[in-house]
Amino acid sequence: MFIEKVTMRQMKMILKSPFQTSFGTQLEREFILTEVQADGLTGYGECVVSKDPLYNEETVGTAWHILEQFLIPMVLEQAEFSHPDEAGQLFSPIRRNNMAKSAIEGAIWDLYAKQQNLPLAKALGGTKDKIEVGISIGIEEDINQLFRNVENYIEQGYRRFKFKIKPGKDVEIIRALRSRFGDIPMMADANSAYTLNDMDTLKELDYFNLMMIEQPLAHDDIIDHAKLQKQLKTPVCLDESIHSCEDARKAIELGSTRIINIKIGRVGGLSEAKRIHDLCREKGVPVWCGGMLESGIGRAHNIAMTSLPNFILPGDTAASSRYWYEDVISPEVTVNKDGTIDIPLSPGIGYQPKPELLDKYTVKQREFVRTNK
Ligand SMILES: O=C(O)CCC(=O)C1=CC=C[C@@H](O)[C@@H]1C(=O)O
Ligand SMILES: [Mg+2]
Repeated sequence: MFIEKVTMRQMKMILKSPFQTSFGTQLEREFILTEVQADGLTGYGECVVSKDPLYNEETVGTAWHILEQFLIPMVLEQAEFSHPDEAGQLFSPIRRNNMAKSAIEGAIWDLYAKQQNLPLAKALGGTKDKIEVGISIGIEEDINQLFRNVENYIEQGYRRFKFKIKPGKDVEIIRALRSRFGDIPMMADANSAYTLNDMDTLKELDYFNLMMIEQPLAHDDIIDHAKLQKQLKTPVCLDESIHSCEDARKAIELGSTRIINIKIGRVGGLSEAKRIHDLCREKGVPVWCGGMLESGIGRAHNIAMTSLPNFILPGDTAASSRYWYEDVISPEVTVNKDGTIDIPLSPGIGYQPKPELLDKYTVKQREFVRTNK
């Protein structure tokens, strides 16, 4: 396929409620949506950056620059793509900037699946017709508000409950949740808020039968996580430390992790995410799909990826209504009462972007067309 046109939109959407993690509180999402066109079809992608470089080094500003100055020109100068894997190969000389890369690569995957008349899940090699989902619950100052949130999500059928923790809001919170809700499937995400000096606290968490402790130590570490994992029975799950299949291979070899949270944007796109999935399957390491408070476009890509067989743990792909008063897709993503999401059967991402809402939440946009035929 010759990509004929690329459109980039900087988006701004207000969250229904603040989302607090160990590194800050988000009240709104600023991110980028992409569209790639060829042969009368359009593929859609999402760049899951934030306004601030707190989760990783990328921001809306850096991604817009990398897309505008490098990635989109490369795609429009590129001869024919025969498979979306070639996008990652084309971008490989560009260092890092994975979220920017994944925004275009994901749109090319969607376009390719539409050209093959396949659901994106099937084009990726997915084997499921529905996926089990969990929910990520931000830090709440008021424990009773946290309890009300959990009751609400249990009622909605979610299969797993992820709680953000940070020093001072960890053991007592998890203890209170366990005594209130019993043995519901629970995990904690620290977003790198601890060091090996916090070993006593982390060992206390070991007594609550958590499914995993996600990214307890530094965002760029796999050495200290290996030392920590030797001290804990609770599996360590890595998120921020894993940017590629090579990172995953090294972390597994070192014993730094027993579970990996795969985020398409963090690893540079669906092709690399699939390689990490396949490696983990070969090594007996379960994976799940993390979230970045995506709009429905990114949510749709997460759903498709989670259809791959080694996504055996519920991920963070909640319903559109978890974060949005109105999502930019039709239908919105909904979760069945049994905590599952049905994999769409229509070609591509399986959800139709809503042009009037795309325009409503667009802060700025730019179009790029191929000049060399
Ligand atoms: O998208 C979701 O619902 C999950 C959001 C979530 O838990 C996270 C998003 C971005 C950074 C972190 O705060 C956290 C994570 O690390 O998984
Ligand atoms: Mg995380």
